Amino acid sequence: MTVPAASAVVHARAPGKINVFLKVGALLDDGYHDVAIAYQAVSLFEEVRVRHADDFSVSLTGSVELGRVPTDPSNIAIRAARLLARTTRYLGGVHIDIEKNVPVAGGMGGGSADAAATLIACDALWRTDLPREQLLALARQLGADVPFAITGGTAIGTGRGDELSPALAKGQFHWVLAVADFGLSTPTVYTELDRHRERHARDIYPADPTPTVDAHVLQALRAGDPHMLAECLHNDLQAPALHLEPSLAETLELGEANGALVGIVSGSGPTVAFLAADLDSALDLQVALSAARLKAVRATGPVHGARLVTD
Ligand SMILES: C[C@](O)(CO)[C@H](O)COP(=O)(O)OP(=O)(O)OC[C@H]1O[C@@H](n2ccc(N)nc2=O)[C@H](O)[C@@H]1O
Ligand SMILES: Nc1ncnc2c1ncn2[C@@H]1O[C@H](COP(=O)(O)OP(=O)(O)OP(=O)(O)O)[C@@H](O)[C@H]1O
Repeated sequence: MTVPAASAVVHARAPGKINVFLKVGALLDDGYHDVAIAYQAVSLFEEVRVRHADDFSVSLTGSVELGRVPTDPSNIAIRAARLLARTTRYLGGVHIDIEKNVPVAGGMGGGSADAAATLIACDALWRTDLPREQLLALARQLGADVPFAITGGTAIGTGRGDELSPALAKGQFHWVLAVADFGLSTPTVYTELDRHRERHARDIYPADPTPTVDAHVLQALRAGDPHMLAECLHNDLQAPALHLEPSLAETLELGEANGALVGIVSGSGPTVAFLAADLDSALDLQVALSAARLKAVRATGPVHGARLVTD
């Protein structure tokens, strides 16, 4: 590998994700829930460029609302860079420039993609060359969705969602994303689910003791068949997200009335992901949602995980 010059910029790109299946099991002692997830990486990418600096800093641009993203050391990209520096005993700093295209606090893993791209980019800039397994271990320390942002494609996540195994997928799925102009906090949505379960004596939303991904989902992904997948999309966090933000029900209805095979809240929301039969239906749906003054973005999946880009 060529040695990056002192003035070098290293560019890495990482994708957002949709949870095509998400079952939430028991609340564990560490505050996390046991989950079973089918992840699909989709073609909304975070572009991260890093260059040598004495300290750690971040700057932001992008196509999404940036107001809710911190630029202080709590930014997950800075946390990722610091973690890598600590682990490898690298003594310098880095400036991280992030072009954000994944909705913020939207349930699509935008911050996780920033963390994944930053790990890969700094590892190249600093020539620390960590083995992939070690990068994945650092990713796991940063957040449950971060390892998947590194691997990308289609994968099953268990445990906290960070124990990954690849899943076979054929073809390309077409999605239209209805992006809300507000965010939802992931822990708040999980807590709302716990409250739901307590309130309803666990009979309406019982916590599965050993959550697993439905075999029909794996079959639909393997077949590359959107009609089959539409039958089995599932998200246990959808009900609590709708409870916290009832307006999402109208968004779901609007998409389904305008040709979507089905709509689902992505992860902890509030982005609603509509699965379309093909590109033409996706374009029609995007027009219909835009006419209703919703921000509608098209994406396809699966796509690759975090990787370096040659500019
Ligand atoms: C909703 C999903 O995006 C689906 O992929 C993930 O489960 C959340 O992943 P994430 O945002 O990377 O989550 P983290 O940053 O690790 O955790 C944020 C908080 O979400 C809750 N959390 C997260 C993952 C999990 N399996 N159980 C949880 O209860 C916990 O309260 C945790 O403190
Ligand atoms: N680089 C970052 N990009 C976005 N948010 C960040 C970042 N660093 C820290 N944050 C904080 O994390 C919160 C969640 O951001 P993010 O966009 O990753 O949410 P999300 O997509 O809902 O996450 P997930 O789907 O992984 O649960 C934001 O509200 C913000 O306060």
